[in-house]
Amino acid sequence: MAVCTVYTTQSLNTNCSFSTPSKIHLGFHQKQVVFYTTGKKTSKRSGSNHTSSPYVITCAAADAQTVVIGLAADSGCGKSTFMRRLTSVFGGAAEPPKGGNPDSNTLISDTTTVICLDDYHSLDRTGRKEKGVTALDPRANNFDLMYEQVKAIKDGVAVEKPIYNHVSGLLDPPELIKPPKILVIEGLHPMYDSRVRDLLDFSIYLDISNEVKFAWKIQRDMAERGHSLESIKASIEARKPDFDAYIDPQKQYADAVIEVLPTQLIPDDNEGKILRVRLIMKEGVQYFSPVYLFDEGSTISWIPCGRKLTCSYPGIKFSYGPDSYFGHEVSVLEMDGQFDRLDELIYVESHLSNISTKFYGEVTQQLLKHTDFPGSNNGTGLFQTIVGLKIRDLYEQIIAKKVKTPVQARKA
Ligand SMILES: Nc1ncnc2c1ncn2[C@@H]1O[C@H](COP(=O)(O)OP(=O)(O)OP(=O)(O)O)[C@@H](O)[C@H]1O
Ligand SMILES: O=C(CO)[C@H](O)[C@H](O)COP(=O)(O)O
Repeated sequence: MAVCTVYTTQSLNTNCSFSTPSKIHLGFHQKQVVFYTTGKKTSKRSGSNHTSSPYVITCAAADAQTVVIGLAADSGCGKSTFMRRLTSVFGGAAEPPKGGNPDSNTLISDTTTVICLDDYHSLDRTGRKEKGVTALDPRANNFDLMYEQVKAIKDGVAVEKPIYNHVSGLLDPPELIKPPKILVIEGLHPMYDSRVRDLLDFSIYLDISNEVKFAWKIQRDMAERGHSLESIKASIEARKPDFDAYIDPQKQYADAVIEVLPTQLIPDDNEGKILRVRLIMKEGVQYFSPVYLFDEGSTISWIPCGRKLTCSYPGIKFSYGPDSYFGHEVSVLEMDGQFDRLDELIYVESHLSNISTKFYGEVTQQLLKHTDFPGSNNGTGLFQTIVGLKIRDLYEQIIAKKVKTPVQARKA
């Protein structure tokens, strides 16, 4: 490995990227790039402000900025469903990169690009087996590269991101990720590494209780993937120690947590079909004001079933109030039970405030658009939709502030 210098006629800024054979560039001065190479020779003409190097230097506009959202959860806990709801709030369909690897994990829409952090596995399936580590173990992941690339995208610079192929279990050649308006990094560890965490403008943790996770896994992996009950149990048990050590602790850093638990409306329920869902919202987060029911800061318990909301057994119960979560002040909105008629959700929506809708009934409209998504008739769908609207609002506030603040003032 050698240290090389490339001279260029281009004016460089912090938003430049370099098509180098190396992964790390060390730094650069006005017209000079210094980086490690892994073999390729660089033509160096000291002091001539001229380049004959084979490297392409791309510089983004100095004021480019991508808003970065982190979504953490274990596998099979509803990340994809949440992403589909989020992209629907922004409009347009999310698709894998056109003409790219068919096994890409990336989803691109007009506003958002969703990258899956599985792409930063440093060990492929065989490598993990040989070393006896799970994909949840930090040793199986490259946090340095994750940090460098998320930072580059946030600064408006395109990156060549690796692809972890879930079909083959191998690391495939990289794909180009251009800076979108909103970058969502979803997966096991978006808040694990403090450098990556500090890049997030907003973070969400999907906290699915063991009982519910088990019920969902059985439903998906037995029905859709042909796994046996024993193998599903074994896979959950094998992942549990690393889940507890590396994934679950991230919830303390999340700005919003969607907690999914078995219902309390049916004593000793073990079917896991009716859910109690809690939306835990941190107070004091910039650009985010928690949703409330009836009266901000009060403690409320509400059974909306009656003339305006049809409920069959075991009914629906909402709760709202202040609480503390890992030492942080939070507001918690809870829904236990499920809707019989989704169009009647408008009645509940009209009693919620700070939901960041653009018109009356937008939450209900979003849920009605996607009745086929899992959880549309309960608190998971309702709260995922509301968090999607809050993210849109946060993005619009950040952009509005950017437009008002001149570039130089922002950098100072
Ligand atoms: N809100 C929900 N209510 C009921 N079931 C759900 C809900 N969300 C997800 N599921 C179940 O869990 C399965 C996994 O959901 P999804 O694909 O969204 O999760 P994921 O976290 O993206 O999974 P993976 O990381 O394994 O791709 C779904 O097929 C569905 O069976
Ligand atoms: O926890 C996971 C996140 O999705 C996967 O198990 C991990 O990415 C490994 O993938 P695979 O099981 O396809 O090798």
